[in-house]
Amino acid sequence: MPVQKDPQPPRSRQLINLVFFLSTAFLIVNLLFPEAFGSTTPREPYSMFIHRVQAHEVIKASVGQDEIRYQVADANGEPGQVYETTPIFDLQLPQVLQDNGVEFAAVPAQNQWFGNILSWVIPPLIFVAVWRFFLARNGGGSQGVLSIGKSRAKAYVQDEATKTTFADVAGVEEAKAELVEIVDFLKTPRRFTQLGAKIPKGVLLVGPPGTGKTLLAKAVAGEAGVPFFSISGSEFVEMFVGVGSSRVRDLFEQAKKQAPCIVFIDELDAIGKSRSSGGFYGGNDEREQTLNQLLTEMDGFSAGDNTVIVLAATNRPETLDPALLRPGRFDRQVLVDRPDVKGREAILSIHAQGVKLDDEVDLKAIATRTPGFAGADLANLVNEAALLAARNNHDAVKQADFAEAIERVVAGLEKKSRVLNDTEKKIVAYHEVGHALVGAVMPGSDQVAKISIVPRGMAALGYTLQLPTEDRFLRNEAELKGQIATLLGGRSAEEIVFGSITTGAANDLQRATDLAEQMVTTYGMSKVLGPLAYDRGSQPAFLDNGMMQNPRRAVSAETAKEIDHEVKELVEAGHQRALAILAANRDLMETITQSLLESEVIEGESLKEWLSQVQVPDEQMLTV
Ligand SMILES: Nc1ncnc2c1ncn2[C@@H]1O[C@H](COP(=O)(O)OP(=O)(O)OP(=O)(O)O)[C@@H](O)[C@H]1O
Ligand SMILES: [Zn+2]
Repeated sequence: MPVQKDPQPPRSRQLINLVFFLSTAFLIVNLLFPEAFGSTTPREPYSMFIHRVQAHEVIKASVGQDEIRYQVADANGEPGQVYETTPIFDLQLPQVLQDNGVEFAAVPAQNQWFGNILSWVIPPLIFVAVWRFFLARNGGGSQGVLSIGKSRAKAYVQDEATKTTFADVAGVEEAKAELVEIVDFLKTPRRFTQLGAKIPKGVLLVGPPGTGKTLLAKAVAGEAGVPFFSISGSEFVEMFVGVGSSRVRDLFEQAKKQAPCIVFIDELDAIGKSRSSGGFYGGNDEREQTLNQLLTEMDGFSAGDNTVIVLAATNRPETLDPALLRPGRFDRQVLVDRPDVKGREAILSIHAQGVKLDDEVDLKAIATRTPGFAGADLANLVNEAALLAARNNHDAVKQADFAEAIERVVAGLEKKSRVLNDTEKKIVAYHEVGHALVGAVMPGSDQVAKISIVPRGMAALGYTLQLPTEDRFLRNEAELKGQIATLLGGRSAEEIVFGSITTGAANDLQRATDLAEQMVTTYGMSKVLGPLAYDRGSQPAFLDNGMMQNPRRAVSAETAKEIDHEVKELVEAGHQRALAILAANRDLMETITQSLLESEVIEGESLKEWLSQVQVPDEQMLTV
């Protein structure tokens, strides 16, 4: 962690000054004009006051226009408690007071008036002060309390930034490889601009929490030797209107002055949520303004000698406003995934550098036992182990300390995401290999690029990099059928290997069924039902413009039955194809699964090589 240096005047001291000044002023005013703040004198009803007067309890009274203060005698007849009451228009009052021996005087109106003014002016002043205080805490006010909305983006001084390099990040080799290019852009922009190439402005780092997105961004700045500004999207969420956008403006102003540099926006989804998902109440205006400002800034700066590259992190790319992903904005996405077993070992050894390890410690064995751990979990693990070693009075961290630490961290993680046991891991491995084998030969399945059994907490992460390409919009019937078979490949593998099936295939089945239903009711691909569009009992949908969607052809009970039958046929046919392909490649499935269980991830050339060996039992299967 680079020590961050705040180049701005110490904001906290100004705040303390402000608070001190205000409380002193408050005290003085309160002493001089107690009534300014609605004093703490107990109040009584007017009737009680008159009652006390008549009972000769009241010694003195000061009668004002809006208030009567009076002192009553205590048990010994000495002057005691003071009370207040609100007067009633009563011309007899002086007479009554006099008759009952009360010493009384009228309060000069001016004094009252001044007090009133103060009691009107002071509270709003205090309110404003408190408001500013919170603003400043939210990160405003870098140059004195009046500059609301200054960015809290921290500038990392150059030589401190360089402390973080790619060597500090492990297990995310592909992400690093893509970011090396960004480092080149920052170091020698000329080389690219001379040739007319446009330097990317925004890169989106997508991945689960704790996988090192922030660390990677810092490493890019460090490798390029440029300043690093960072800000978190969540800071904008509960802000006063207008502050978020002015903060974004200010951030980019600062960044441009220090260009070339990196601006890092963590939790981009907090500001970049899709504007259409705002809900009935129009969502969050402030967030929208902030998002618009961000878009404006990104469109505004031209990539040239003063390159500002914006890196942003999110673990929910699917929620982002599409405007953010357009060319010239975050048009590059880099996946920062949970590390595989080799990556985990590398991360462990980075973090183990800081602790004293016993010679017996086997980091590889620890890596094997920690599937699903993200970089941050592994860093945490090393620290836990060191703490346990200290508690157990070991002079170095032992393997047993790690074993105990793993249990603790896993217990914590299990609450957050799934960690698979060995049996589950085996089932998942066969299941995934099943998808891959069927997908490898089916028309219309996307090329299988990676099989992974590294558990993921977030179900949707897999589709992050699949930005739709033109050719995916149109599929023919054979391709759709191929997709259904591929979706069923996982479940079919489980059937063949274990003879039973698990709940893990539920999502696959849902998708396969949906696809089959669409083929029948929407695409008119069923011979029985013909090229008609059917609508099965769904509620009439309202379009964005408030118009009701054209109702589809209503479906009779009989037709509904036919549709069900057709859908079932399609899915079952896919199921049989998947079973046939897997049965014909039983040995290959075994080999790949064993290798997958060992390495957790198979991709690239070795995957291609394996999948090219898949046998098709009957060529006709591919064209039906
Ligand atoms: N790939 C990695 N290599 C080495 N250390 C890592 C890695 N990933 C995470 N760490 C450790 O975990 C810490 C937290 O990671 P970091 O904040 O970069 O994760 P993140 O992906 O930005 O998480 P979040 O999405 O929660 O912001 C890092 O400071 C580092 O110590
Ligand atoms: Zn599946």
